[in-house]
Amino acid sequence: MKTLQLIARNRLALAGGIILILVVVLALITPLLPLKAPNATDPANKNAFFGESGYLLGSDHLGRDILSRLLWGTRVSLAIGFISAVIAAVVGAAIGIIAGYAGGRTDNLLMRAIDMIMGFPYILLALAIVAALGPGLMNALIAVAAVNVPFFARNIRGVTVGLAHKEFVDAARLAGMSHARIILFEILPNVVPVIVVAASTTVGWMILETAGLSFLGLGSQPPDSDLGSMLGLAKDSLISDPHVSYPPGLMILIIVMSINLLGDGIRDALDPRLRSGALSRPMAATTVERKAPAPEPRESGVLTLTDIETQFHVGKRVFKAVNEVSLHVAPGECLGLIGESGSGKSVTALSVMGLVASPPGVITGGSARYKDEELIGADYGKLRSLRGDRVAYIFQDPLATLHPLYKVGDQLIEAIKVHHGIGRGEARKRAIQLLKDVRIPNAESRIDTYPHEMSGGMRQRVGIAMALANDPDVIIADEPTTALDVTVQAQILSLLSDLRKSRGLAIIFITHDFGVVAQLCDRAAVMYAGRIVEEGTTDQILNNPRHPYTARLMACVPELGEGKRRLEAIPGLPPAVDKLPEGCAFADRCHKVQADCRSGEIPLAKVGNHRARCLHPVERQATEAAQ
Ligand SMILES: Nc1ncnc2c1ncn2[C@@H]1O[C@H](COP(=O)(O)OP(=O)(O)OP(=O)(O)O)[C@@H](O)[C@H]1O
Repeated sequence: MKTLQLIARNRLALAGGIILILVVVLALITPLLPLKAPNATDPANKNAFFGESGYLLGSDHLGRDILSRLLWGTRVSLAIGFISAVIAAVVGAAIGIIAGYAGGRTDNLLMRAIDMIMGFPYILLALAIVAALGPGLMNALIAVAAVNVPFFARNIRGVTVGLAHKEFVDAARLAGMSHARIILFEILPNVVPVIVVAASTTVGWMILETAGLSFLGLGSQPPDSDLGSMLGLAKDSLISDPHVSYPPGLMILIIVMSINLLGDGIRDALDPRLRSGALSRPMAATTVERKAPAPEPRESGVLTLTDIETQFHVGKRVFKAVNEVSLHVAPGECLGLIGESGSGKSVTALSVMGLVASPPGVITGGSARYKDEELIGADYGKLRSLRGDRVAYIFQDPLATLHPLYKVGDQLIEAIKVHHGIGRGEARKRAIQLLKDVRIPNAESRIDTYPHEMSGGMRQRVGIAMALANDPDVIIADEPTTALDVTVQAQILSLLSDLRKSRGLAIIFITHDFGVVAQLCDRAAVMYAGRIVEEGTTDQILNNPRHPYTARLMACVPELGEGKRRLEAIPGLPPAVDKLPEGCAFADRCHKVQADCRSGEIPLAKVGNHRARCLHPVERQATEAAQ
């Protein structure tokens, strides 16, 4: 249903779909229409023009009614096109799945056979098949299906190879499922969308190929005809009576165009990445559509965010991922940004340098200043000169951010050379020093290794070295230690802490781990459903949380030596950011909720010694009262 809605939203696909339905309905009801017999000749009225002698679309060189032949011919062309597409899809997909799943010799054998078929130009191959089998519609169908099998086989094999070693397939093998069951129930459902997409975009092509064979006299045989053979006959009188070729030519154009438009729509609707805009060409910097002028910063720091608002516009839905977020960091300071998954931490961080993919991302308000320079809406040249140079990022998974085919040293050298016009030799020396700074042993030899040759911890150190390459003023670290084990995590944290002190780096550290915040951060901000709900010094947040969300989030964390404490999970889930409720977004999960929590804007206001977005904060504890 959702897929149909998505197709209908695409105007071109909708138009294609409607036209195709009309043509198919017309073809289906052709026997019921009061038409002349398609093969009845009328020698007295040969090549009649449109409307002449009672022939709406004229007559051909034997005086046969073109309208009647057109509709009967359309039936044949559509049927042959669809049937050959189904045969090619089924046979090709079966070969592809078996080759991709079995691998090894079977794969090699099947794919080399497919390669051999692909080695011939397809029309030559189709001609050869028809020549061997003899002319006729059935044989044309077999030929068209056969030449299209390789296209499906190769596509589906590629997808199956990717799936065959996925964890869920391994799990099915471990559960003792037979190969046939794994193929039918684990692999097939995952490749069906690819088969449908491939078929929908090639059906039009197959109709054209069948028409091509008939045009050459190898498909439908007289007196029957399809659109191709109608065109073939019309070509003989192309100079004297060109109008005879218009109806079949136009019908082929209409059918193929409508199928292709619909096919593109089906492909877009079935691919979830296309649906969310992830595969559309992202812009070099996030689109900025401010509703009001950039606000003046209320705090000062080397990086100051004021009322940042970032949304994702997907179709008619608006996902308010980040709302009125204000943050600042001073040189040498570390700010922790904490929150559950999906609370908007990464989108906030990426908004700073215009790195949120557009479409679908749009920054709809706010300001981000690096020193005195406004970054939101800055031209691309300026953003590029600052990205990685003055403001650098460290991401969670270095394997995803390091290029797998280049040595880590080359990637570091490139990062340095992008911003500094120094020679390769000097850049290499600097890269080795950077690797030493991040405590990689044997930096001189490690510089020539590939990312996959390093352990997770080492790779993350390279990620940090990349971020440090140009001696930035600010580092935004997005969960850089989440994928690492605790020992390596501790080493990376102490490394960042040392670098902060020795280089005066300002760090925004995104995490959902309070332990990390305690160890590294001076101040902390807690995010929930795209907003900052509490901010203060690390001590204030950790020892005296005032927002019920922060307090409950901390109650979920086990503490060493506190074995008897009950771990309280927070009931419910955060609200979807495209359907944020009025008032406090945490109200539905909050144990202190009251009627006034559910209406109006709740400001981030001073509560005790720090700030929280709450009308009924948690009681302050003795330590804060004493301060
Ligand atoms: N392309 C997109 N289309 C629609 N919504 C999106 C898109 N990308 C992110 N979002 C939404 O934006 C919100 C914020 O996501 P974000 O990645 O910033 O969360 P996070 O707090 O960093 O989570 P995590 O800890 O899992 O990285 C989420 O609700 C997410 O669903």
